[in-house]
Amino acid sequence: MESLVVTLASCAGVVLLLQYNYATVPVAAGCGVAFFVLGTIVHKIGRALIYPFYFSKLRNVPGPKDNQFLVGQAIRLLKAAGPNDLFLEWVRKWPNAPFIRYLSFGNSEVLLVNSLEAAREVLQVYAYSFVKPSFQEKLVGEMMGTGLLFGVGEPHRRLRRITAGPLSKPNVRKMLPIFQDKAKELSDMVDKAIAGEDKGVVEVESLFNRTAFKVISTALLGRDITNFRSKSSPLTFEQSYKGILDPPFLGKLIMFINPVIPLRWLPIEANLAFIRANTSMRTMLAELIQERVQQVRLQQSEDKVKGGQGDEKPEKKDFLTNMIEANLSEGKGVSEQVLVDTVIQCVSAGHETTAGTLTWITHALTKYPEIQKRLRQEIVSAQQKQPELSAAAIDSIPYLNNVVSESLRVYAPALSAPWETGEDVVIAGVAIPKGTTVTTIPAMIHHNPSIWGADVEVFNPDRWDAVTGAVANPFAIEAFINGPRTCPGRALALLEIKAIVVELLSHFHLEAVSDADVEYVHPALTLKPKGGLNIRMQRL
Ligand code: HEM
Repeated sequence: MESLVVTLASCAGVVLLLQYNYATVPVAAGCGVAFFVLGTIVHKIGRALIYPFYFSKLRNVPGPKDNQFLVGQAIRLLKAAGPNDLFLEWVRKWPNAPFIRYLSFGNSEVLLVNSLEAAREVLQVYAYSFVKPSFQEKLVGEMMGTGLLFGVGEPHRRLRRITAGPLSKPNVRKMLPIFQDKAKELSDMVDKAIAGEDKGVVEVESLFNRTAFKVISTALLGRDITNFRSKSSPLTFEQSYKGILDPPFLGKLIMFINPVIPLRWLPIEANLAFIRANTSMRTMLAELIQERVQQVRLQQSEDKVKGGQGDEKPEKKDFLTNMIEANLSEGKGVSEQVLVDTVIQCVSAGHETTAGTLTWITHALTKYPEIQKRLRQEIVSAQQKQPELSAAAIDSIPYLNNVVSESLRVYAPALSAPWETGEDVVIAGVAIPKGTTVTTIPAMIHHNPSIWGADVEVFNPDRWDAVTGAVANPFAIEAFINGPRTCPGRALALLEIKAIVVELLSHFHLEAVSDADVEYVHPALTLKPKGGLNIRMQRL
């Protein structure tokens, strides 16, 4: 809007110069360009140095005022010891404000969701008044397309309908054998790691990452395709994935600069490697999808011929097949491209977060050995009743549920969910103009003493036995975010995590290797311990 005003004012200046014969056409055109450049500079300076302090409707929202020149709190946030440190300092200062406002780069305003009412309105009531911030869309969209993460309005609702059934609790429970198989492979990896080390010290974060990657690709695509390579793809699934999302240093640098200054056109190896990996991943998934669509169509026509009296085979379909069936029955379904984006997004969103949760549970179990002992006892007593635990039996171990919930509260793996208002909205009494960044930081809700009480910082799984008052509000826990954009992989992640904890605690004793406080990787997208997590493991 402001750029349009500058452009119109520059054009008006040119017209006036010509109308009153103050300048020839080339001179007037030159003046027009000069007006535009000057106007843009004045506008940018005003926007950064005057607007947030004197005119913004949000200027009275509580928040830190000790801003640094032109960067507000951005550098302080980046330099803090951990990703949540400064946010939690602000929560302790303004525990009851619906929003906390801070200034970021260029003094751009950011509102942080800080109360249950604000969380409900941002994430539920006005969820579709928000869009993803354009920087994030350009950064991540290049790798993962639009799909669920960036879809808005009806296309997003349709894709949620298509993925809801395949990721529902009943379907996820059918995936338990995959989780258990991969958990056993994890135990084998631990055995190898212990054998290689004199003191049995194992770095578990990388093992959890590898396991979670195998679980999610197998659950989504029907087989462990870590080393799969389709007819036309030169790279394996894992190589393609890493080439896109975890490239070497130069690739990462280009990834972050490209949304601001386009660099992908440069014919250098980092870009060529990205393009190779991206093309390979997309071709591979497109081929798998085409193959699967044909199988589904064939199956459906065979069922029709048999008049629905086909063999009652036990259903054990993977996510992709279920998603394709749901898409075909949608009438106006989504394109093959959107299905490819969705699979990539689920692989990406579904393994680091799950591996992170497993890492933090392990950390808590080594920090509090009495919690580990009690959890093992409950698991063993469940196994005495049912040696091969079913999904329902795993879900019914109360202390296991409590430990997982408490870990997600204290160590929420997804650090933030940033959104931008797509229109003017009034939320929790605050008038928020279009284009404002509104971010939910799960840790801010989870560590707010006015919601969780004075012992908010204590890791106490028993608190989940008596969930009353503010804590009973669904918006008191935001590890998966609530509302129409809640994590669709929640049921899958929870059962996978519990199955892996059951396997590990049934076979290993876990012990901390140091009493030192854990340090965090920062900046990062998910909560991770710096240098991974080393623990001592011993076969029981
Ligand atoms: C403990 C594990 C997990 C945690 C903590 C977690 C957390 C989250 C959070 C906080 C969001 C909201 C992000 C935002 O709005 O910016 C989200 C969205 C999403 N998650 Fe998960 N997630 C987990 C596991 C999974 C799994 C296993 C899958 C795949 C099956 C998955 C797929 C997705 C997708 C596709 C979205 C985007 C949904 C949308 O915008 O409609 N996640 N997750």
